[in-house]
Amino acid sequence: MPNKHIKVTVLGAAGGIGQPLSLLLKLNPHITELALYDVVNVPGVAADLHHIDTDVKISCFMRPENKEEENKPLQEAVKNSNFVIIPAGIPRKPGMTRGDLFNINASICAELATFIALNAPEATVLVISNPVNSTVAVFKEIFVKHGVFDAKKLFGVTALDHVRSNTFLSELIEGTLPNHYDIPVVGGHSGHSIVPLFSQSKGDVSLKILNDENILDALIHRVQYGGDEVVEAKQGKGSSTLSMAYAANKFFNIVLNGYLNLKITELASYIYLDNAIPGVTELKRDLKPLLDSQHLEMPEFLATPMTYGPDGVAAVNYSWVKAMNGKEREMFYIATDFINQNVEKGVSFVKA
Ligand SMILES: NC(=O)C1=CN([C@@H]2O[C@H](COP(=O)(O)OP(=O)(O)OC[C@H]3O[C@@H](n4cnc5c(N)ncnc54)[C@H](O)[C@@H]3O)[C@@H](O)[C@H]2O)C=CC1
Ligand SMILES: O=C([O-])CC(=O)C(=O)O
Repeated sequence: MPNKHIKVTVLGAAGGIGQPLSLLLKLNPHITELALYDVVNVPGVAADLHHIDTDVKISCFMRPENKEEENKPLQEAVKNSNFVIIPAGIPRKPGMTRGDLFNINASICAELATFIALNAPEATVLVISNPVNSTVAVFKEIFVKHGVFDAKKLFGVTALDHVRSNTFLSELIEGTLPNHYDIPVVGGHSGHSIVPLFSQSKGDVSLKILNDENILDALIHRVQYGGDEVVEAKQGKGSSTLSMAYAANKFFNIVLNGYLNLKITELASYIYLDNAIPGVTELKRDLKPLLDSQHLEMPEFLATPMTYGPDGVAAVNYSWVKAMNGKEREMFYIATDFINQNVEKGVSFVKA
C-alpha cells in the first residue's frame, strides 16, 4: 500500500451527493485526510462519518455567519488538497433543464474555483455541479485568470452516463449483468449532448439491439434523459444523488489509481481539449473533417475516453472517432452544437 499523504476535499459535502460520496471516500484506504466543506449542516455529517473505524481522518469546515471570518474555512478546507471534488450547487426540480441551474451554480463554481486557484493550485479538480458542460468552462476561465490552469487536472464528471449505459443495456439483454459492459460515452452531460457509443462496447452488445432501430433509439434516449427519470421519481426532492455518488467514486478511484501509479483504467470525462495532452491533436485531426462537413466548430471541451496517470490525464483515446457508425456520427454533430453553446455560456459568464 502506498504511504503517500492524500488529502481529498469535498465542497458541498452536506448535500444529497456530498453525503454518500463522503461516506464512500471515508472507506478509501488510500486517503489520509477527507476535508468536508459546506455552507450549512456539515458538522453533523462530519461527526457522523468520524465514528467510522477506517483510517481516513475527517476534518470539517463550514462558512460562518461572521462576514469577516467568512473566507477562512474554505481556505483551510482546500489548502494542500491533492483532490477537490465539487458537488456544490442546486439540483433540478421536475420541468427544469440543467441549463436552468446555470446562473446560481456558475456563481458558486466561480467562487469555489477562485479559492482553489489561490490555495490549492496544484490540486486535481473533479466538477460534479451542473450544468457540467458550462461549469467546467467556468472553472477553466477562473484558473486561467489566476495563471494556474492545467487541462490535465480539471475534469467534468460524466461517469454517471457510462454507469447508466451499462445498467440499461444489461436490462435489455437477458442473462447479462451491468458489469459485462463498459460503454464509452462521449460528448457532454445533458440530454442530446450525451452520446453513448453502444457499437463500441468492450463486452459484446447483441446485434439484435444494435440493428433494431426502435430498441436502440429507446435505449439511447433513456441514457440521454436518465437524469429526468430520477428527477421525476423524486417529485421535487432533488435529482440523482446515490447513483451519482457511486459514479463519482468510481471515476475518482480510476483517477487516484493513475495518480498513485497503481492501475491504468480508461473512462471518459469532460475536459478542455488542450493540444499538450497526448492524443488530443490526433482526436482533433480525426474530428475535423467530420465537423467541417457539417460546418461545426471544433468543441473546446469534450467528454472522451482517456487514461489517467500521476499528472492527471495520461492520454486521450481518439480511436472512437473513426469507429463511430453513421447514427453515432449524427448524434455527435447534435452534441457538438449543444456543447459549443454551453461552453460559450460558461466563458462569457466569467468574462462578464
Ligand atoms: N455531474 C453529474 O452527473 C451530476 C450532477 N449533479 C449536480 O450536482 C449538484 C449537487 O446536487 P445535490 O447534491 O443533489 O444537491 P443538494 O442541494 O442536495 O446539495 C448541494 C450542496 O451544496 C451546498 N452548497 C451550496 N452553495 C455552496 C457553496 N457556495 N459552497 C459549498 N457548498 C455549497 C449546499 O449547502 C448543499 O449542501 C447539482 O448541481 C446537481 O445538478 C447531480 C447529479 C449528477
Ligand atoms: O438530471 C440531473 O439534473 C442530475 C444529473 O445530472 C443526472 O442525474 O444525470
